[in-house]
Amino acid sequence: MTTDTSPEPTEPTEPPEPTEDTEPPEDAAPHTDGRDGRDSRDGRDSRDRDGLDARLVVDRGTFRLDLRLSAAPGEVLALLGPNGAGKTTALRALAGLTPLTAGALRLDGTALEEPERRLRVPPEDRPVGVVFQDYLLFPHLTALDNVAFGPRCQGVPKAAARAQAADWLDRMGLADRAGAKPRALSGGQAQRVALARALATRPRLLLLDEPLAALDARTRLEVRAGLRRHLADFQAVAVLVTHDPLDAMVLADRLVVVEEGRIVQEGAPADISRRPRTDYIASLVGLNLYQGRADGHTVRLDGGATITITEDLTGPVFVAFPPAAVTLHPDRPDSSARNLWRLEVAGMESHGDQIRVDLTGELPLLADLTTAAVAELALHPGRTVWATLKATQTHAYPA
Ligand SMILES: Nc1ncnc2c1ncn2[C@@H]1O[C@H](COP(=O)(O)OP(=O)(O)OP(=O)(O)O)[C@@H](O)[C@H]1O
Repeated sequence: MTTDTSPEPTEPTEPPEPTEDTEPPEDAAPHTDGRDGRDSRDGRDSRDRDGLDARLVVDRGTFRLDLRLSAAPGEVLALLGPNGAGKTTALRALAGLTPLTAGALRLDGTALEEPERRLRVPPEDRPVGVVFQDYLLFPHLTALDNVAFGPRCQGVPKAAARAQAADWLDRMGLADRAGAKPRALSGGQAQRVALARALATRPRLLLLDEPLAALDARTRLEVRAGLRRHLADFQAVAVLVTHDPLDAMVLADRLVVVEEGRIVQEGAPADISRRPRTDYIASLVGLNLYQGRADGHTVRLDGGATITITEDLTGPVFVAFPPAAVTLHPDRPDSSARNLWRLEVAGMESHGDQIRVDLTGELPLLADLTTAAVAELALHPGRTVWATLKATQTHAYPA
């Protein structure tokens, strides 16, 4: 997701430009929570279910986002996708920072936006909390006042807002940092203050934009675990946007994979990693993925290669297998393996403590080898090798 979270000029602004005396107006409108606020009279329909129910259509030049998103209260969705897929646009549309071109956005049965009816609740009146990638804390306010800002904007008197903020900081394990200004906070602490600030408004929809991207690897591990706990306690819908499959798998109940503005796959993390349906997802979860036609235990790919599988299937299928399941041989092996292909090394790169070898030929594939195996095989780009794969290492499923 891009770091540009600034709204277009025509749109209402998210946290106001910090100034020395940033302070919400005393007469700030009370927040409507979508159940008993003024929105509920014109938007609520008893047939509607709680949670998020949206079709987000946004045109930006030649790009069109068109996603259907729904989630029950307590559910955490992760929007995952390559650069330019439309994740930021979707998050901004949910926050009300980018208007919908068409579709509808409903939260707990209340319509927040419906272009066809010219209905659009401004962002500041939506029960939505946002944690931005770079947190956007007010630099001149203490952690406590940053968190108290939201309740103050909702009309909570100063002392009560500060008491609520202190309570949130306490829950985040930051009671002793309440008086610190953002520049004195570590990355992990700033992330927790930003989360507390979003939660302090008691949102019915929590949006998190690459919540861990600004952190170094070690802090990330710690903060990821903390965030997971807070999201598990959160009773409303949370939507996070990330590039990082690990963040998505750890934090979300359901992944929504977006490519070119559309959902290409959604489901529980385990299902998606077991049954990827696009090359992007397969590479994300580290699998070789092919599409072909099955006839019993044989799958014939479009390019002519065949793969032997253990499942008994008929018709269009996907076949996936991990790079670590591939064995390479310098010469044609005297092997009983049905899956045997003559391939050429196209490239190699480190992958954790293994070397990932990119092979082209009859069945282009990735193979993970130890450094010792790469040395023993004297692998180098252009080298011809034979690859074997046991049928039991493949996983085939209907396309
Ligand atoms: N203000 C804009 N005007 C026109 N097109 C835009 C604008 N902002 C984004 N786009 C286009 O919309 C598409 C989706 O962009 P978006 O930032 O939502 O993707 P993303 O999935 O968040 O990508 P990344 O992970 O790189 O941030 C891209 O093709 C982008 O070029």
